[in-house]
Amino acid sequence: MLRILSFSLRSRSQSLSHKLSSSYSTLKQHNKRTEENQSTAGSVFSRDPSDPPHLFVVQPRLRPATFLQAKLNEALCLANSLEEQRDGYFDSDFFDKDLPPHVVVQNPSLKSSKIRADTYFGPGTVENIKCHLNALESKDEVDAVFVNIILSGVQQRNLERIWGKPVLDRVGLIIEIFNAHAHTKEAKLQAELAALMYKKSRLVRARGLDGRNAFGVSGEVEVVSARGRGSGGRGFISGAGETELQLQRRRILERRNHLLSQIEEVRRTRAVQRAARKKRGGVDGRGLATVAVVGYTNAGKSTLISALSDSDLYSDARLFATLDARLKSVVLPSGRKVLLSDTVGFISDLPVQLVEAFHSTLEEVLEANLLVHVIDCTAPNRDEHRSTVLQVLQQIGVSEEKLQNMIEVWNKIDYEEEMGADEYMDDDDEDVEISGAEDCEVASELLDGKSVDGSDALKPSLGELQDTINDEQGDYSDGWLLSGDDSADDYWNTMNDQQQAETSNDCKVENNSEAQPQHVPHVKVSAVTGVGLQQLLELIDEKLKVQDEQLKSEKVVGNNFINRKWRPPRKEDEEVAVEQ
Ligand SMILES: Nc1nc2c(ncn2[C@@H]2O[C@H](COP(=O)(O)OP(=O)(O)OP(=O)(O)O)[C@@H](O)[C@H]2O)c(=O)[nH]1
Ligand SMILES: [Mg+2]
Repeated sequence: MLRILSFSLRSRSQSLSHKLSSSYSTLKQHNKRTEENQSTAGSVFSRDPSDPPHLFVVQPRLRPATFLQAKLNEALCLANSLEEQRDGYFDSDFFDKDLPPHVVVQNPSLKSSKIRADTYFGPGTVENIKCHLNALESKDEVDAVFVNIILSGVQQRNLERIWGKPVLDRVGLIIEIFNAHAHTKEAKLQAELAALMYKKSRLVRARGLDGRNAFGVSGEVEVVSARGRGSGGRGFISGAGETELQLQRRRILERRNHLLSQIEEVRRTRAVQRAARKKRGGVDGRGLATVAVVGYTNAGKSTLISALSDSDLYSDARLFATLDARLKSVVLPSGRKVLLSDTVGFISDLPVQLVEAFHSTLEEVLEANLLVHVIDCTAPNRDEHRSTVLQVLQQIGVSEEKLQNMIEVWNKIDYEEEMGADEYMDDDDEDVEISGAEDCEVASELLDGKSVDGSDALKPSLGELQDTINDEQGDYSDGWLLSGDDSADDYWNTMNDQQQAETSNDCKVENNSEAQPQHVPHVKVSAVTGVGLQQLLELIDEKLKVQDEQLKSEKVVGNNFINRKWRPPRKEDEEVAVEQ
């Protein structure tokens, strides 16, 4: 198991090729935010590409350990993906980056009754995190805290007050990443719309320290704008003005309407282009077929399309490297030319605001003749990735027929080959601990010598993390809070069972009477080495051919139906009917 995890990390670190300088040397204050970046994308961070925001990652504990490992990996990659581009490229190489400081804490959702409405975590966990932040504060190393769960607006605001830092939950961070990575007009519009909708859902009013209604990160007293005042009438009718909350809502709605109208324009242009493509491109009057390549973020979609079409789409180990739909043409083995469409990757708990905002991009998926679902076979939780993608596809309205016809591709097979397939597929429940972080001194004092683990004010590089995985480590959670409850295991086992049940419906299963049903890909490929690509092209060819034949036969049936024209019953017919 240790080997599997270290391999998984290594695979990721290898895949992130390039160079990055970023050494967390210069650290910014979160209050660098300006009016400008607030109004353009709702970001609380500096947009300086050479100085990306530094996040402290809080990962609630999960079971089994492999699942925790996968979620923590993802959280760390998300935190390191928040980086502004310069001319469509990042200043730094992703895997040269240090791991963000992080801690694994007690997960109150394992016992739903323990989730606190005000702070999500219990007071001990909140204090533990604060102590880690204090330790980092002396080094001025943290711009914001990323909590890898979904928080309510009130929880977020309260945690911000206690920790004295901006807090991003999973949805907030993903939206920040989209805003940072968007560089085409369309992507920028969509990302800003998502950010606005998220911001609107976060507008909360809280009580200030003096007991008065307060608003804003620092809890400033509610402001009243002049709007609504003196708008006619007398007494009450004249209006008491607009509260800060109402003012913010109104501004958001105004901006939203403006963005929606611009997005609608882009959408119309896309529809016209699509229609023209369909008419023009194909042979035998068939029109040019489009094959949409979909999948979890970082699965290798862009790399695969580049390899198939001999082009050079931007690919990167940062999550959400691609935000716009791109089309590349490829000639299939039969000589037929088709378009491959690259699009935005999915992720579990994909913010609904994003799905809605990115509808015009996702329309390429809806309109495609065929879907190719790319799965990173090195991901320990690839089944979860798989079901997430299926869920999003259903959510955006892809037909059941299209889902059934979808080609499932396992990518990055070069890792699997390197390691040995059997070993790789092995997935047991053995506990695996990652960094044996040094105890937070402050916490140890506060908690009277009880051990505090999780990591750490240290920031090992990904390579170092891989080494530490291989070491024997102590408990990885903030164990003094963890009651070692078995229900946690049961909870996640049930979750896993549910996920399996959900996903097994749609997938191709191996009919092995003894073994559990397993997902079997249609084809295994390596976008990097080129293994399996020819087979994939043949499969696409074959599926499109079958579709064409189906369409043809449907047309024939349709034509027959139309040819059988209605005519008024003749007299002879009526007589025959009466005699019978
Ligand atoms: N070793 C190996 N690495 C791969 C393979 N395919 C992709 N990668 C790497 O995986 C990382 C992600 O690849 P992308 O093509 O950007 O993935 P994507 O699915 O387009 O990701 P998003 O656009 O972020 O959704 C990159 O660092 C690639 O070099 C593969 O077959 N083998
Ligand atoms: Mg991509």
